[in-house]
Amino acid sequence: MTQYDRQTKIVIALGSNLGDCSANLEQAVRKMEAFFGAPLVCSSVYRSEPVEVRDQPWFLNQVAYFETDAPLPPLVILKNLKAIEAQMGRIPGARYGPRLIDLDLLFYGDWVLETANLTVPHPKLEERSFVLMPLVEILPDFIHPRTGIPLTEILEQNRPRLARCERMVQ
Ligand SMILES: Nc1ncnc2c1ncn2[C@@H]1O[C@H](COP(=O)(O)OP(=O)(O)OP(=O)(O)O)[C@@H](O)[C@H]1O
Ligand SMILES: Nc1nc2c(c(=O)[nH]1)N=C(CO)CN2
Repeated sequence: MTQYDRQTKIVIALGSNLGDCSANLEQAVRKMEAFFGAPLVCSSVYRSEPVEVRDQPWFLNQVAYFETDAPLPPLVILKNLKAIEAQMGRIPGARYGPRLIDLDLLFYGDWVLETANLTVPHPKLEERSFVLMPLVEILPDFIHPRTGIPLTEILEQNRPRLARCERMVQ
């Protein structure tokens, strides 16, 4: 399947730097599978240096996606990602600060949209090694719908400026 088939790829970024981060990622994947009613294709887990707010624990990050020919509207998906974060016990805290679980919508097929509560593709993905590296692992041929640049090329272009991020051996 390519991104231009009738199937829509819904791509989500996961992050955690509080509590048992590995278990938090696993639990979030299970909850999303139950909610979306579809198995997720998951990247490896990556250990990454904190960005934006640098004085906080390192993160575990991962990317996951599923394909559907009947996608829920993007704002419904966002609402449910936020509901899963809350169910798992995420307490609202500082922007970019430590969190039990963070679920961001990276891509909604080839849609480009900007509303008050949702920007897709995620506006920061090009500058985040902890998103680009797992993305390239599982979707190397995906083309960024706003810029038309393949993810592999975005990673290579930005690599010199990216924070440290390493794939964990599983
Ligand atoms: N693509 C997106 N995915 C998730 N949230 C988004 C997206 N675009 C806009 N938002 C908005 O961002 C708000 C803040 O989300 P969140 O608390 O996860 O921010 P953050 O993790 O601190 O920062 P960032 O989203 O840059 O990683 C959400 O409530 C949501 O309305
Ligand atoms: N390495 C890393 N740094 C971050 C992350 C994250 O998931 N990984 N999330 C943030 C809040 O959006 C801020 N900084």
